[in-house]
Amino acid sequence: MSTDISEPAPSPVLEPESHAAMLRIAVPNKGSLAETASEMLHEAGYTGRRDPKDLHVIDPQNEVEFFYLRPKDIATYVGSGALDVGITGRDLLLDARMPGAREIEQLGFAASTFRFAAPAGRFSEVTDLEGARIATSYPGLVDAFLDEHGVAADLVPLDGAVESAVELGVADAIADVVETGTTLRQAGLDVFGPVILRSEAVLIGAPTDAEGMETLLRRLRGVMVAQRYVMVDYDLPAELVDAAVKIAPGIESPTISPLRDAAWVAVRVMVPRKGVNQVMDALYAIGARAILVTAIHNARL
Ligand SMILES: Nc1ncnc2c1ncn2[C@@H]1O[C@H](COP(=O)(O)OP(=O)(O)OP(=O)(O)O)[C@@H](O)[C@H]1O
Ligand SMILES: O=P(O)(O)OC[C@H]1O[C@H](OP(=O)(O)OP(=O)(O)O)[C@H](O)[C@@H]1O
Ligand SMILES: [Mg+2]
Repeated sequence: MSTDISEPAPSPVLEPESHAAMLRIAVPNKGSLAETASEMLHEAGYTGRRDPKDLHVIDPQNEVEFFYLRPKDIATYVGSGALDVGITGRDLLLDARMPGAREIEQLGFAASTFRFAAPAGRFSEVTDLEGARIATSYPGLVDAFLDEHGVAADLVPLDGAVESAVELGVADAIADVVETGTTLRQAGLDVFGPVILRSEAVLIGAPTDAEGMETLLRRLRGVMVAQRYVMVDYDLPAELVDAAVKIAPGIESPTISPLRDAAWVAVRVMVPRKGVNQVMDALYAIGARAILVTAIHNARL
């Protein structure tokens, strides 16, 4: 057998001829969104990066390419058409003011509100901010909101830790992400005025869907269904089916199967994970027995 090292053997990996048709997906590389976004893509069957330093990963089996980018930059890449879709925060999408990028789907994690805050008693309405200095790392978002309310204020753009800006004297108020409110409390600030925005992680894309987008969307929806719902099985006297279906109607319609005892049926239904114990109690109370709850690992509805 020849051992000619100048002619490498052809690669056994069958890669598609061109990467041009692959869906190009922007994924947060750091920060609050990164871990859950990558977990969700993994649950959806995609092969992401193994090394946290990787910037670009190709998943030929699923015909997608991942680009790991700063969450703040993702709307710019997608809105300019450089990438097809991305995962980012709604607040970051709106802050980027890119008409070429739109929200496609809510992804159900990283929920927060975007609020004004200041030392107690200094401001109470958005109109009180006329002429004030407002520190924020979301100047596009805040500017649009103030414009909408006819308020002219001076924005002080900062990269992060904006809660310190008032104490340090560079601003009179701040506008920032609030999740638990702990950071504001520790900085001695109170929220005031209207909720500027309710945000969460979202899938964003161009105004018209790229090829392959539908598959990604269906897979991500499947992951969300698996997270939000459980499967409930129970046995029930047949005449009680209508009452039971009122308690747990399922997404489309429960599956009813006959049992050997013709007076009883077996019912299988998807129930929101949150509140499943109340549903079980209510089913038991009307006469359901052998009520079993199992996890759903994945779904296509
Ligand atoms: N404490 C939080 N809870 C929930 N979501 C958050 C929180 N902080 C930021 N987010 C969301 O995460 C996104 C911002 O992520 P990004 O990675 O840019 O900032 P970060 O998590 O503050 O990281 P960094 O350390 O780079 O500032 C926004 O959509 C924001 O709403
Ligand atoms: O309401 P809370 O639960 O306290 O969360 C909100 C805080 O979390 C984020 O800050 P992060 O820790 O990312 O630091 P940063 O401000 O430097 O981005 C955000 O900017 C707020 O400061
Ligand atoms: Mg931050």
